[in-house]
Amino acid sequence: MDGDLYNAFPSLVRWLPGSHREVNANIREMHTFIRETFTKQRNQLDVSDQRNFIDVFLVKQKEEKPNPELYFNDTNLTVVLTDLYTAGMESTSTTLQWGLLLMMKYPQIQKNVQKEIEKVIGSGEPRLIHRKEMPYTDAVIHEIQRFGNIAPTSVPHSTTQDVTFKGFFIPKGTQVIPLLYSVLRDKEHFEKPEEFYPQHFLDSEGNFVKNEAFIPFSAGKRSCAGETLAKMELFIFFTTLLQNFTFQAPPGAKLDLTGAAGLTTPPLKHEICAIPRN
Ligand code: HEM
Repeated sequence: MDGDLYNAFPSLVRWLPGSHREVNANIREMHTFIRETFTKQRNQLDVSDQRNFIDVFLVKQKEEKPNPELYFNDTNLTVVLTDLYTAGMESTSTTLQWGLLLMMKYPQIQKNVQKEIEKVIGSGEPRLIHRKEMPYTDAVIHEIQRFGNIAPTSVPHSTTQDVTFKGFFIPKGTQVIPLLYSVLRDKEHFEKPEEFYPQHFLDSEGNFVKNEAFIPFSAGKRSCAGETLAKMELFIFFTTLLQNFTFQAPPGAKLDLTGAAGLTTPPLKHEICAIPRN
């Protein structure tokens, strides 16, 4: 693809902010950074001490010789790392931005989360094992993802064969854009779909309940490859932030919950006051 995201994914990036030229310049810059990073690692490669994904890939590349252009070539490494970087960084950080905005907007919910943190974690380091003892926080994080709706149109797919779905005939090769948004805001599954309402994921006794319409990571064989990692990151980052700070809007500031345009859907820009808790 050589840096031309528009040509590679025309439907995916048609609504990206910034001009065609700016977006491609950003992608080229990212590719340069990635190539510099793995070239440096290649020079230091120690097969018996593989430090990360890049090292494992480079070892496979060595093994693949004398046919180095088959799979484990530099172009594939660049593209895979670009995928992991964009899919993994932007999505999680955008979700956390929604989390902070929603905590500023609903200070009582923020207090409830902080109470649960105090009860279960105290001043220790938040760990994943705490999550099952923290149904309220878990429900709030799920609701941040549902309400934040950061990938409303997921990623375009296309049919590999003729399909009839709910009475509609979709010929082979048709591009399909799944609207996750329509499921995440489905009133059949969520009592107050347009509101931020953590009770969507709690029963009357405060236990966490799953909801089959919770699909921010999409569904099926090609759903998000990083779902487990993302859930882990969201829990650890969110609890650590709220353990250490209370988030407030500056006096007089209006908090707007409209989503902005982007590769994912971030909140609009807001100023945040992070008040240390101790
Ligand atoms: C809150 C965080 C995240 C959300 C909401 C999210 C959401 C999604 C969605 C909606 C898709 C498209 C699925 C489809 O094509 O049907 C996707 C794909 C993908 N995600 Fe995530 N993601 C998140 C975090 C991550 C992380 C942390 C990683 C890994 C570092 C990751 C790696 C991927 C990859 C590799 C794919 C492509 C999977 C494929 O095409 O088979 N994601 N993600």
